[in-house]
Amino acid sequence: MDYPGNIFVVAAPSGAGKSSLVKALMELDSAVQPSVSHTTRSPRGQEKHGREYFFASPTEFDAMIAADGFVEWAHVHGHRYGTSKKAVEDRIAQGADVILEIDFQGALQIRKTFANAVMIFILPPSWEELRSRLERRGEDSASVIELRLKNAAEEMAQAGQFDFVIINELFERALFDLKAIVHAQRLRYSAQRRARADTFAALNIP
Ligand SMILES: Nc1ncnc2c1ncn2[C@@H]1O[C@H](COP(=O)(O)OP(=O)(O)OP(=O)(O)O)[C@@H](O)[C@H]1O
Ligand SMILES: Nc1nc2c(ncn2[C@@H]2O[C@H](COP(=O)(O)O)[C@@H](O)[C@H]2O)c(=O)[nH]1
Repeated sequence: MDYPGNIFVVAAPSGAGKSSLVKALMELDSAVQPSVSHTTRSPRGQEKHGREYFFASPTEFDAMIAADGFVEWAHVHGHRYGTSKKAVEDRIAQGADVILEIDFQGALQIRKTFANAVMIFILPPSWEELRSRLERRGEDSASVIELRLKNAAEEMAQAGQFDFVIINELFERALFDLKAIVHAQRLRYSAQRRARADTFAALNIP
């Protein structure tokens, strides 16, 4: 199905900086809307229900799966996370650009459903820096940080399946790259629409 809005999928190992980059992008570009995921993990720090996540019990999450309410979902770092089908489809149907911050398993599910989704993978500049960002963020226990670093190796091995890879070393540079990808997709999309309109006009199709 061809929708008027774009889907941008941003995946990365935990701590690489995807939430920071996506937040900064949205501050600069109000046409990009976030997708708020559901998760069975508990809120941390200042997180608010409906802002960072919809925090769901395992039973509520099961009910959403049973109702076919997710466009993708996955087990990540010992919890479940998923993207609401309705929230994404309604918005792209209305012409909005939606950005999803999800793990690689979910990203690959999105690509199966939305072949035109733009897939972006964020890498940290080094293992040492990834560890130190998780530690500096100060929101996870030492054991959670170890689990996330352990999972990062498998996650980073998937980067080749994505359309774009951004190395988030200098934040402003990585943000520039992300903005450029979003801009390029919009240009490509409007060129495709123009070409289709020209073909329809040439063939006299209303
Ligand atoms: N380029 C950068 N240089 C230094 N620190 C950074 C950079 N980008 C992000 N950070 C910091 O690294 C930490 C992790 O970033 P962030 O929370 O955005 O990661 P994430 O990939 O969204 O992680 P998660 O998947 O666990 O939500 C934050 O404290 C953030 O401020
Ligand atoms: N497949 C999905 N993965 C998701 C979704 N939302 C977040 N995530 C991934 O979870 C990790 C951990 O997030 P945290 O908030 O606990 O640090 C994150 O790195 C994402 O990759 C989702 O809807 N689907």
